[in-house]
Amino acid sequence: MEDSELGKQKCHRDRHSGKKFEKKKAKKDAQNPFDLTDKQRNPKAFAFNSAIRAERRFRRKQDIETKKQHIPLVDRTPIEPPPILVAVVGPPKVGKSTVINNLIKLFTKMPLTDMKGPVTIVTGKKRRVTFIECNNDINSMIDIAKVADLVLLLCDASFGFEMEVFEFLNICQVHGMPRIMGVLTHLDKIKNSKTLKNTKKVLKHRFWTEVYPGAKLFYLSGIVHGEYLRNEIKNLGRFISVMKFRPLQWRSTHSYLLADRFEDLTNQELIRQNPKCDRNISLYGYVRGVPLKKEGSVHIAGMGDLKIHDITYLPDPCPLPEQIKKRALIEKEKLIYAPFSGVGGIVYDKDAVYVELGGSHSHKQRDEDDETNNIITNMIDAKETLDVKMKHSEMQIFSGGERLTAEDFEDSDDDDEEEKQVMLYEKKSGKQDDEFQNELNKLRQKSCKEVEDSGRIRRKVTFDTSDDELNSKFDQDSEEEKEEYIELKENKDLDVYHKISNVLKELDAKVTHKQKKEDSSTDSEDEIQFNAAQDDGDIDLEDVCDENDNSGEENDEIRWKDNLAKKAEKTFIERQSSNQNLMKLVYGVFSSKNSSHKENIESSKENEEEEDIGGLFKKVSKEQQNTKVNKDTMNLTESSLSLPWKAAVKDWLEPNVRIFVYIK
Ligand SMILES: Nc1nc2c(ncn2[C@@H]2O[C@H](COP(=O)(O)OP(=O)(O)OP(=O)(O)O)[C@@H](O)[C@H]2O)c(=O)[nH]1
Repeated sequence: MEDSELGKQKCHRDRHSGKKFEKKKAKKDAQNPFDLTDKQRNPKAFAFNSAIRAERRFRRKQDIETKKQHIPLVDRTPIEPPPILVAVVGPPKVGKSTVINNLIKLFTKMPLTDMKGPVTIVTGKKRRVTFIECNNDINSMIDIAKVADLVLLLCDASFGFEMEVFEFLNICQVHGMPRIMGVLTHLDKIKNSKTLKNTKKVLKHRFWTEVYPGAKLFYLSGIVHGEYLRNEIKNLGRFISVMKFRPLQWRSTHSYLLADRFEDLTNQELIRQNPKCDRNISLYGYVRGVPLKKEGSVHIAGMGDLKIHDITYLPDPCPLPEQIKKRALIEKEKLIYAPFSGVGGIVYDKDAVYVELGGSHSHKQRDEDDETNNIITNMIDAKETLDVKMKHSEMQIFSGGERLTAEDFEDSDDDDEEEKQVMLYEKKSGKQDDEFQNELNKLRQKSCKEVEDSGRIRRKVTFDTSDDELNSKFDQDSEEEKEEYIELKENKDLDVYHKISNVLKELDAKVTHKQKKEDSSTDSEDEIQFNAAQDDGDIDLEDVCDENDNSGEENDEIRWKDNLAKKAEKTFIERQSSNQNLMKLVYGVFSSKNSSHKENIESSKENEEEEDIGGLFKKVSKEQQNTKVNKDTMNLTESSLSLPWKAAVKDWLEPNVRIFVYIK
């Protein structure tokens, strides 16, 4: 009782004025060191130490910021934007329908059993998404590339990238690149965890090379009861529902729409008379880009340019929820609109249109006088279709005359002729395209490998990835991963070894042939030495080769690796010695023995005759040299009283010497 009374008491209200309030405020304002952040408490620790590094950091920050900046674009998207177009592209049987179905089930909690055409769903308070599966022909790819905002590029990881993926990417480059996300499926087919890891890595790098580095790639690791793992699909769905899109220039300046439903308005009588008559059709869809003008003509893919007769605004078949402040969508708001698949009011079939009446309760509320209800009742009551009725109806022009049925008018030659004409035209155009097709096939053969898989020819794309490229890929990977890669590549080593040994053999054959020739022409000791050095090398190489030849192929890999270091050392020394010989060949000296011999010859020649230098100048003769020495001694005696060593004592009485003591 007391508690309840206490509970009813008004809670204490904080003061907003007065002495006490002032006091409290002052206390609050005084900085409490424990309330401060680290940076506030110790600002020096966060100040930069190096001005250069700070400048670099600032530059880098600015660079990143400017990279993000784009030319400003006018955002023309209306307040309630049209659904985002998500195209699911990939080779056949890769899992496109499964992915779309799973995503639809994630957002709407309602699986779509028979999916046809585009499916629009509300994924959030401000976002609707239209999913469309792309067929595996070039025309569909071109059409889809024109309108898709986001592309889910599916790839069977157990097989690798197929040609369809790259064809689509090339088409996108022409039409304006939409956002692209890769999805790897069939990962459960790869049983070995190492191979799985490696495959993921290789495919990721290839995807980054083709799209852009860092492009998002999802892994759908397995399928359980026809559905991918819930968590993985949830992640994918979340990415799609929050992704931002940059408007493409062409699209933001033109209006375009993806028809999610169409109706043939042509008079049925005209079609009956001429099945190939001009038709009036109405197309339904969300207009994207700028507003569509009635006066202009539109281009329908595969049809050509056509005039617009009329444009009308219809209520949104899949509206966004009303703006109420709440976090998530309620079940009622998770709408789905897929007219071709039979969801969302109207169902289309080949020969009929079904109208959804809103469940069993709708019949009770029916108003008898309502015109639309009358039509529906008549339609429900009708036992036969119009065609069947027409078939069975008979017509009699004169009483008692023959009764005419619809079958009597059915056969007409005109249709056959038209069909023939079409056939001829098709044949002609086929011939014209033959050459082009051949060229295309040749090109395709170069870059892709055709593999037959479960009755279907799959075009697997092969890449000429060089070792450098692959190595660079693993630059940032751990050593362990590198080892894995090396393990994979080890098998290649044997081939390389065989190639090298073959080349060496050929070289040996050439060298020995040359040697024989030289042997016959000259018998000099030096050349014999040179050949001997080469022969030694030959023997060793042959030994290696013989070893290889004699042993079985299985043991090759192990044997050739034996004593690798020794062999390398030996070959290095041989190479060095042969190099020396070559150098000596250039300078004309092959060994110390030979060099001394040559020196002797030279000295003897010097004694015998004057040496020619360069053909133009001659060395000074001995006589001249002697006179020069004499002159020098003379000079010395003149310049000083001291006599040079070796010089003879002069006899002052001699007439020659007397000249020097002559006084004027
Ligand atoms: N094991 C395994 N099977 C998968 C995976 N993804 C799809 N499948 C199976 O592959 C088959 C083909 O899947 P679909 O979704 O019809 O493929 P699709 O690309 O729509 O095929 P098309 O419309 O013919 O081009 C189905 O039986 C799926 O169950 C996967 O990741 N692992």
